[in-house]
Amino acid sequence: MAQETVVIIVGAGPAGIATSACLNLLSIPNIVLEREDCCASLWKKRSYDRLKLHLAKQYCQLPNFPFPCDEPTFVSKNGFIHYLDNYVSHFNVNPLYGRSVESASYNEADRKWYVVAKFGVLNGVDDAEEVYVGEFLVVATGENSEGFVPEVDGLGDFRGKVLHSCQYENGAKFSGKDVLVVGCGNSGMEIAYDLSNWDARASICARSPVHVLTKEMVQMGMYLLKFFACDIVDKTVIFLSKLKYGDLSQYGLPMPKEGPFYIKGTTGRSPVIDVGTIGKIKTGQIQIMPSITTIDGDNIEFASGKIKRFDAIVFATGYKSTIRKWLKDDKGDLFNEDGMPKRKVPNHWKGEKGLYCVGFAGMGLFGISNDAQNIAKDIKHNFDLLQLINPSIL
Ligand SMILES: Cc1cc2nc3c(=O)[nH]c(=O)nc-3n(C[C@H](O)[C@H](O)[C@H](O)COP(=O)(O)OP(=O)(O)OC[C@H]3O[C@@H](n4cnc5c(N)ncnc54)[C@H](O)[C@@H]3O)c2cc1C
Ligand SMILES: NC(=O)C1=CN([C@@H]2O[C@H](COP(=O)(O)OP(=O)(O)OC[C@H]3O[C@@H](n4cnc5c(N)ncnc54)[C@H](OP(=O)(O)O)[C@@H]3O)[C@@H](O)[C@H]2O)C=CC1
Ligand SMILES: O=C(O)C(=O)Cc1c[nH]c2ccccc12
Repeated sequence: MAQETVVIIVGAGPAGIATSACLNLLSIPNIVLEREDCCASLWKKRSYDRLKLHLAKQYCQLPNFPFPCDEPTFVSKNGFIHYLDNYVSHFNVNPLYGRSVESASYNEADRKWYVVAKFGVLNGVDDAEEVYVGEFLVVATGENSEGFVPEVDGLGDFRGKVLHSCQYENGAKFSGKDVLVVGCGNSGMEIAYDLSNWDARASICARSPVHVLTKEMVQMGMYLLKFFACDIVDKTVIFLSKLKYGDLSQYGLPMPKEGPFYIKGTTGRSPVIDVGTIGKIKTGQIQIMPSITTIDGDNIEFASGKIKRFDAIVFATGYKSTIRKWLKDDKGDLFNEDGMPKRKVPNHWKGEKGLYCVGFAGMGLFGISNDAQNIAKDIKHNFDLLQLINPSIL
């Protein structure tokens, strides 16, 4: 038997629960389907212990629910998890857990979305399926749905431990070991710092230029963007970054040509927000390496020709969207082959036939909050029209 509702939301991360909360406030029936046994699984199960929000709390709150005044400006991982748990109770968001969505297709005959979810996963019955039917489908599975590990020659035969950054908790297991962190985004830079604090010898493999800022510079930049053009703000924070860190290209970390806020706005790539890694790079406690060419046993060869032995590799090489695996009828071509929106912000969140996506603007929690409110408003408008045509609709 299929379960009928008006809106089906796939994913109970911040994006899914924010959208459900906004719909609840408008009294629009909705169901949230989540593959894990909890909401915000990225934060509860797939992020390292020392994680803190990089942006000040006013940029990380979900709609209609400010952080308490006594919460510090930069909220800890546990503080954020607590906030999200309060959010779901406050807005009566009740995700259906253990529902891994396998397919979603649009039926032209009744103009509804049919979503199939496996639901026995948590009970060890992995072939049980349920069907959910609704007028609207909101994709909230996130930009970070699955860890991305690149193909590297010889990786399959590497003798040491290999993990993705979403499996890294802390450096306790790596004390006294040589660990290579691949990727110099925010995860890679912070994990290398953490490893070093746990007495591991960490190296970072950096293949592209990066902007390095402090969280205060980013906070100031976010504020200035309200009054000044992006290039002025970029020039200001680059000036401050150079003043604080000097020229990092001598350590293997050159700066990109475009500014940090321009890059964030056009590609979604965040600047690195330094948590102390740069200090350790300057003192030689953390080494920067170029790209890997091959792995042979436990020896890793780099583009510079240098060969070094490692006990473990942490791939902090980012994430990929998994929408393409299950979304069958993207009629208006909302998503590209990588499962990311085709249209540029701010027109990225709405597709055809009642299809929406929340949390794909490359703007973190701030973008999620905007998307969720826009989507709920748009669904309300369309739902009111549907009710005029068919008053017996749910
Ligand atoms: C380590 C890390 C730190 C970050 N820190 C910040 C920060 O400080 N500030 C900021 O603004 N942004 C930050 N971000 C960006 C981050 O993407 C958002 O903060 C946020 O968690 C994204 O929310 P989301 O709901 O879109 O996706 P997610 O949190 O990934 O939630 C998606 C949910 O969908 C579920 N799901 C996926 N596929 C299926 C399926 N087929 N069926 C059912 N359920 C499914 C997943 O289990 C998951 O629970 C960070 C990201 C990472 C990786
Ligand atoms: N406290 C916080 O708020 C934190 C926030 N985050 C956020 O989470 C999101 C994900 O961050 P993160 O996990 O760092 O992922 P990112 O996608 O931001 O970074 C991935 C890194 O891996 C590199 N990379 C990818 N493939 C290869 C390869 N084959 N060889 C070498 N390097 C490679 C990329 O280089 P290239 O640029 O060349 O592709 C890039 O440096 C970001 O938005 C980030 O800001 C993450 C951690 C903490
Ligand atoms: O941490 C992230 O990945 C974010 O997307 C948060 C974010 C939104 N806008 C920004 C501008 C500069 C740095 C981080 C962010």
